[in-house]
Amino acid sequence: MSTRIAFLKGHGTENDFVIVPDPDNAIELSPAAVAALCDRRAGIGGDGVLHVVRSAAHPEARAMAGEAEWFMDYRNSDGSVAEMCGNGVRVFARYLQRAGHVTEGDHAIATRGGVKSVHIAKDGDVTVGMGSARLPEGDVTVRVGERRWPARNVNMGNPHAVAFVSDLGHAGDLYSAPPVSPEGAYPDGVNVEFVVDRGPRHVAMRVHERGSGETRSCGTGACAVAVAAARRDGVDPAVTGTPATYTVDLPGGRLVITERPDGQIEMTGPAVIVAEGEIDAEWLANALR
Ligand SMILES: N[C@@H](CCC[C@H](N)C(=O)O)C(=O)O
Repeated sequence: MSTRIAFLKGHGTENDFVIVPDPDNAIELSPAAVAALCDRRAGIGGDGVLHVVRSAAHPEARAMAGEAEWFMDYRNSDGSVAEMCGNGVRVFARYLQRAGHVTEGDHAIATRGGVKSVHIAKDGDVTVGMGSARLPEGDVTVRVGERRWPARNVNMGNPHAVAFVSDLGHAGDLYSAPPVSPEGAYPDGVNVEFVVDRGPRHVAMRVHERGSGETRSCGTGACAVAVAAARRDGVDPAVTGTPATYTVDLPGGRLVITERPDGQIEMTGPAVIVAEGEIDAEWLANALR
């Protein structure tokens, strides 16, 4: 690892990230290094790391290099790898803009969940083409203490279990992952969303993220929630031929989700860079001992 490692800190609706620009994929970001960077007391602090690499320089993204110059190598704060991060893609786009790699307008970003389109608007918000949701068959149940709820299994590239509850407080402290049954329904783990209604096509949610714990926001989670809420409400754009827009409030802010008749989902929200600096390589080396 080189002795000087640049980083930035950013967030999207308070889902916060350590951004590590590394165009040539020269930095070996082990799971332990990611966990050390994301540590909120001993490190920089974040829900995850956005490792910014040219697609051509990363073995997992090389095949997408013709479509998208940059690859979002996303990691959860425990060091695990995830397919997609919706808030992360917006913040990633904001970083590319700030670094002068892109300007306002339309761009493509490679992720483990495929190439995502982003639109950086003049007003500052970023819209992401999140692809379509898969709704695997089969009932799942989410449990917190003595309470249990049936949940909708929604896959946004990454797995989600969406439970409609009467009170977000019923989710408890979310210090640990709420058990989801049947056991084995999510062999790679799951993000769990708790949802209440706020009004017509308007919901609020909390989330426990796989690999990061409770976060202030989850973009893929908000999309999963919007689709689950729409189906619960009997709304399916593929049937009506009309786009459906849901407003999703999270502890860290608001995301607006639109599902189109062709199944494509768009998510719009803010993306903010808050700081820029240099990681002390000696500290990182010690943290890994
Ligand atoms: N916060 C993200 C989702 C990050 C990945 C997730 N924890 C997983 O492991 O699937 C978002 O904004 O989508």
